[in-house]
Amino acid sequence: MFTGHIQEIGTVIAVDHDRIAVRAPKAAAGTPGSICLNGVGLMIVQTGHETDVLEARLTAETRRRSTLDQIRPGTRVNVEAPLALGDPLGGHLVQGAVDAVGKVVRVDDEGTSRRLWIKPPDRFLPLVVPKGQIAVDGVSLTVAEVSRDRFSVALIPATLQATALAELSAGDRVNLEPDLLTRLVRRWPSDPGRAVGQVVAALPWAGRVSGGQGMQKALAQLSSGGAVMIWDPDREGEGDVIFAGARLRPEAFTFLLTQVCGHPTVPCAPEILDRLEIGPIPGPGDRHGTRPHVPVDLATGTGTGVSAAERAATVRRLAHPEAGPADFLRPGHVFPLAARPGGLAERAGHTEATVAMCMAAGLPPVGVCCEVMNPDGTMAKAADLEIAALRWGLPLLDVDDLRKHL
Ligand SMILES: O=C(CO)[C@H](O)[C@H](O)COP(=O)(O)O
Repeated sequence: MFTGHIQEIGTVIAVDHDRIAVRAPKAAAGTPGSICLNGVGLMIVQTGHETDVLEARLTAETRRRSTLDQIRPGTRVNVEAPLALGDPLGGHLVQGAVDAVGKVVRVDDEGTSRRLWIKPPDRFLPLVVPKGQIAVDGVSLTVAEVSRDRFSVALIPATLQATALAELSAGDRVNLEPDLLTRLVRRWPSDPGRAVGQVVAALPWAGRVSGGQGMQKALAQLSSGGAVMIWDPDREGEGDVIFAGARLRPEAFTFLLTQVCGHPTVPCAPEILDRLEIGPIPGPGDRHGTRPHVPVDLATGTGTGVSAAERAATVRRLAHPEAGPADFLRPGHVFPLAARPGGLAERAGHTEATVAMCMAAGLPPVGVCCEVMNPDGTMAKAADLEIAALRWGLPLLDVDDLRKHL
């Protein structure tokens, strides 16, 4: 048994079909027995007190199930000697039994830390639990986020310094071993996965949600002034962050402008725009049938109308049941869109989705929607949206979910 707490980084000296030799002074000076190399538990066949090199036995099974199938002399590997009774558990219980080989799909530098995104085989995903433990190349790590087909782990400076994980880049393969408890629970015969799912659903959450329960959470989020992300896979192929207009705070508008980075617009039920005498912008409109109306500012404002506080105040006034035409200057800096009278049944756009969500949350039919743009200027797609939703703590729903449950 190991603990995923790496004692040294060794260097592969030689490897053939049934042996691997690694320069690892600490481990080579230890007692013969087993050793964990990049998360693979192996039997030591020879230690070299004089050469700093240990040799361990490889089998065809081990090579087939791990990255040791392609290991080469010169590769640096994480080395851990087995636990003795009474040793501190520096990480978590690691068996050295690799369950799957995953692929590093993305590496994000985050100040002095680094985030690895790893795509495991589909069969392994149920064993990856947010905030649970996982051994990656033998290193005990906490799962930061789980997205549809991948998960992330955050590497703090101490881990980057003490392990060979610092050398990983996109495309590299890694050995994965799930947390022992998760592995055991998943094998329990009476479907504990469902029970765990129910517990998780009752917790504060973010990321992909669906079904009636997901919808309830999303509506609760909106009515408390929070945001929800809506993915439209088929029509525009874009995802929007939406807020309820009546609850819009200045910091929410700042978030849209500085992090979400798309074009914030204000979907309204058509009767609201009629009442406020805010007319459509003439022209054939965009290629998806969105209905932009004349942009407005609050007539009582004293600035340019551009600040987050002023734009949020303009949106809140648009949502106010007692607002009238004279409350707004035309043109301004807040861009209303008219939803179709038949709502989502007539058109499955973000405009209609925003209005429908506000109404279902018991709020006036005015909201804000803003497309999620990646930091490189491209529009966020499904995987980017799932990552963003987890980062920002937002529930992510499909337009189709809304059509089914609103
Ligand atoms: O602001 C927009 C277009 O100008 C956005 O695309 C927004 O998502 C609303 O449009 P739609 O209802 O077509 O999804």
